[in-house]
Amino acid sequence: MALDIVCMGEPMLEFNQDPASTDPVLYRKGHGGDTANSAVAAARQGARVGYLTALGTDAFGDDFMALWEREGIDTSRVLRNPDAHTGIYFVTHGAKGHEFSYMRAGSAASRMKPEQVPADYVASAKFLHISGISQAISADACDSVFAAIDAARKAGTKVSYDTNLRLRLWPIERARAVMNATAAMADVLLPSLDDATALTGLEDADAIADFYLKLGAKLVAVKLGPQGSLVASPDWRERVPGRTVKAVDATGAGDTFAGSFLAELARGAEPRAAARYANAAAALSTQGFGAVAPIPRREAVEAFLAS
Ligand SMILES: O=C(O)C(=O)C[C@H](O)[C@H](O)CO
Repeated sequence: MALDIVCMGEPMLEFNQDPASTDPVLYRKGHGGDTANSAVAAARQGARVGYLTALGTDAFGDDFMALWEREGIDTSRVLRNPDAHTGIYFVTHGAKGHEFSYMRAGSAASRMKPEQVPADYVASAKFLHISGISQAISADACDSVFAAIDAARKAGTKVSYDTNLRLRLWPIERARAVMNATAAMADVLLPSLDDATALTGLEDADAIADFYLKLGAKLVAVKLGPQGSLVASPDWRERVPGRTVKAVDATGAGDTFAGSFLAELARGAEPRAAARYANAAAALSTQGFGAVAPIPRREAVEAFLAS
């Protein structure tokens, strides 16, 4: 099957604190993992999506396979490793927003090796979508991402890269070196303002776009949270305002932006129109708890845009 987007990285079962619960504190089971969230977001906008990863042969891995089947995401190249577990994380909500606690070291995804990356599968898609988290979880995972990028570039598959900097996974110096090398090869670069500031030392979205365009990225969409996004190419740029909603949980909003933006580009949308659409999808995704459950479908995004 010809795919629009192949996403690659680590899916993680999510346990998201219900802020209304006190004694006992309750956690809702959901699904997370940045590129896995983007895969669902793209599929819910109608894109043909495949996912590349390794899962454990545990119940959490089965849970992801069932989710992807429900979402129409191709799993034909997902590996199952009987000697490793599927990652999980907890989200707690406090005064400073949400916080992640990971249980992922040694996970099946982190043990994926570059020789296990199916170049033909990557070549069959319009876009390969990877992230800083896909690279940060282990040296093998990082090498696997570079193998996938290599396969994409050889085949003319466009490389989409979300920085998703997680400083608990790697030190800033290593993150900066790997991410800048990757950003230079990106056809579509999707940093959040906070990530880009940590990675470049720059605070201004225009200066950040200039930095990455100079590095070699072809199209940069700086994610500005509720303020929307700045989309820039070497020839033009535009600040695309966000839509205001009553947000309860921003987990996965940036991933929803990424998946929706790519789904729109894959349909042939012009990047500024794609950003307008993706801003709306990301805003809607903050109205519910968890990364995947509140990701809207195309009908809801279009109705919101028309409202
Ligand atoms: O933080 C991570 O590694 C995750 O992938 C968990 C979340 O789903 C993700 O951060 C949301 O963007």
